[in-house]
Amino acid sequence: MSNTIIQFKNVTKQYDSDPTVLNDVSFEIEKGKFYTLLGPSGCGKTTILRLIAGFTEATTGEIYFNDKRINQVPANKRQVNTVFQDYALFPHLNVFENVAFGLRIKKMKKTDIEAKVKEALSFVNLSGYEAREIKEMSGGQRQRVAIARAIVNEPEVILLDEPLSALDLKLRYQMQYELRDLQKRLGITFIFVTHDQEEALAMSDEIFVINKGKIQQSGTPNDIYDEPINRFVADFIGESNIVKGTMTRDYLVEFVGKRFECVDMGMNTNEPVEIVIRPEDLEITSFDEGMLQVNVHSQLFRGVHYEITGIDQDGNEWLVHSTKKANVGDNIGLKFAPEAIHVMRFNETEEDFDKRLDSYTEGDANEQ
Ligand SMILES: Nc1ncnc2c1ncn2[C@@H]1O[C@H](COP(=O)(O)OP(=O)(O)OP(=O)(O)O)[C@@H](O)[C@H]1O
Repeated sequence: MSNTIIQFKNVTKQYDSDPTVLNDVSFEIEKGKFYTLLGPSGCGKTTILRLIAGFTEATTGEIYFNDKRINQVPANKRQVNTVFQDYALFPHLNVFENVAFGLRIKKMKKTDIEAKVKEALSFVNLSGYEAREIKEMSGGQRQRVAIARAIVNEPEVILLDEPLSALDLKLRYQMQYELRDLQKRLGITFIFVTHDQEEALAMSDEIFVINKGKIQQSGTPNDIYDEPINRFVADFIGESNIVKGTMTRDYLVEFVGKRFECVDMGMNTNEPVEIVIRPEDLEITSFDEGMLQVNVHSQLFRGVHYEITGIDQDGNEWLVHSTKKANVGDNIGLKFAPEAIHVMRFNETEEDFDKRLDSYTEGDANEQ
């Protein structure tokens, strides 16, 4: 049996006010994993959730749930529950009744409702809070009530639309752990929306990075961090140094007037490229030993490391995370390993990136 639970095939969504909210989006969601839709405000994340939940219809394209086309299936007939940003709890009902609400609508037997609500509240560590009013609950507790209300219906998929954004930072971290742990214990699919890249990296099995109504890249947090396919992804995920360069020949790339060994993934000779080097991959050394030379522009102490910026001879700014100190105004050298240089094509799409890698690895196999 297929492990795919949700599939989007060439889905487009248009509004009169916004003609390309989603532009030909295709993806597959597998059962039992934690997915994150990550992207800046207005990129179309919530629209994808609303299409899955059945709160809005696709303009074109197909949406499948367990291999059945569900474009016209109403929201209440879908095996999906949503946890909203503001939790959408009923303020006049207590915790028990908030969680029981959906089951009462389904006209479930009273004893079954009691058992299920108890179980759901225990899952989110709220046993004993049944009689509390919503206004007597803290932000984190309200969040857990909202989750209990979603899981009590035993949906196959839970959609979470920026559910942690109302919480302060400490509670937010705690809830990240709790949500991740809950998803593992329940074993059901979570689709989580955020614009916070750290949150996405910490929580997800798979991330879809979205911009301007298109999925820019999908993959595990490691894949996306280590192999961003274009400038948008490299910039949006983590901190990056991005400069322009040219592939001079296989495994050699030129930038800031010098040639460096790099890991080549099927680029053409003389092809203009963009280079990404993460700040933690740059090491401070003496001016003469440096592979690049920069003049130190600023330095901030960040507890675990110093955050240093330096300007090279071409005027590019380099961000360095280093346990070593530098002094503003000093000329210093920077060192890095060939594997730290990540070479990207200009504006490459995920489809073209995959094709390039396929033909490159096939080429490798033919040479052996
Ligand atoms: N009902 C609607 N009518 C018209 N335009 C809409 C409607 N809903 C969303 N849009 C537009 O669609 C675009 C994408 O919205 P969406 O809510 O999916 O973005 P988002 O990535 O979730 O953003 P945010 O992080 O700010 O919630 C926006 O430009 C928005 O103005």
